[in-house]
Amino acid sequence: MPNAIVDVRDLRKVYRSWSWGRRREVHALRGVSLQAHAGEVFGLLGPNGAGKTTLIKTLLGVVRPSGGGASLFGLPAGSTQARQKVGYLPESLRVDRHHTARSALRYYGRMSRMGPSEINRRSDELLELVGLRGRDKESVRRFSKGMYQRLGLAQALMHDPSLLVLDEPTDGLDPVGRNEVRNVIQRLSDSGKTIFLNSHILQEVELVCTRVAIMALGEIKAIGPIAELAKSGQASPVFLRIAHSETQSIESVRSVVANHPVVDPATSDPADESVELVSVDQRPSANEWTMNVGLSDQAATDRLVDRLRAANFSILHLETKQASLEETFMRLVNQPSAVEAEPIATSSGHATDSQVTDEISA
Ligand SMILES: Nc1ncnc2c1ncn2[C@@H]1O[C@H](COP(=O)(O)OP(=O)(O)OP(=O)(O)O)[C@@H](O)[C@H]1O
Repeated sequence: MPNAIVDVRDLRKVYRSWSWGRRREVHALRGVSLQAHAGEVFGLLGPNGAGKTTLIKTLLGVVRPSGGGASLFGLPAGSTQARQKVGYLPESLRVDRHHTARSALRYYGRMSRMGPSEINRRSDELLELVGLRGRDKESVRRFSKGMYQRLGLAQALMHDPSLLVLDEPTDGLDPVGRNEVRNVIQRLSDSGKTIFLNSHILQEVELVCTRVAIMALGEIKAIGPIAELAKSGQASPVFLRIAHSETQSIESVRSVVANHPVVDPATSDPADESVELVSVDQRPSANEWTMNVGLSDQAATDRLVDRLRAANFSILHLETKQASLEETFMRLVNQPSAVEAEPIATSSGHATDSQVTDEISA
């Protein structure tokens, strides 16, 4: 895709370590492919150990892949040119406690080889953007976690990168802090930055991301806009309230649902849809029933309505609900898979501390 800012293809990472004389292999990334496009807020969502940080470190060139590859702006991930276009907020940024917000930004600006006037101009802009304008001369010791994290966003933006990579940007923040950070992310997105963020907090991702990849055990389980992910691979819940005559039994409505066509009446091809009667309730009133049905798509919903009407039921109310991201997430991350290869015993039998050999120092 021409405007893929982040392009990851079949990325693999095996961490090899030695522990008590045994070689261990952890398959942290098992053939990950994804693309994030210009202007997107792309979320990488997964439980602990899913491989999110490893993927981010590979994008930044801190971890060397074992297979496959990644590029940023069409440049090899980790190359100097690619890194110049990326701003990074690590999971736990440490700013020396003697700094004020302004002196910290001056320090990061110098590290990016910016001149004094550019540093001043950029600091003013960023302090305004992250809401620290009036607090720039205070020691960071007095900062709340939310302020600290907003300063972290400002440091990541000093050299005006087009892509911002954020590792768990709201982890450990209270609701006010989260909201402040979210607002900054939204402002950055509105200004055209591409944002790639990693989180295990569903609500965060749901609130800020345009597209999401759900990751578990080193694999991408699903990828797409949140609304589409929630639909993927499962029937949407549909609630119906229907009116019936005195002669109609509850069995007749069950059979309407059970006889839902497996053949598309228009084309005579097998219908690519599913329907599941979750529950039917006779209680609401003497001549009404309520039903919860799982329907695969709009065509399945339309056909069920047609059949109910043909069987002389009146549709009083129909409501399609969307599975929440949480339901989708739980379904996808609970799929079984093996992540850790069997430890391989060594012939030498040396007992050494666990030692990782293939992580490049930053
Ligand atoms: N340097 C390392 N050496 C050996 N194994 C590692 C190393 N870094 C990560 N792992 C393992 O790789 C797997 C993926 O870890 P990673 O930190 O990428 O996951 P994550 O999704 O970011 O998890 P978390 O949300 O807990 O940070 C885990 O099983 C982890 O223990």
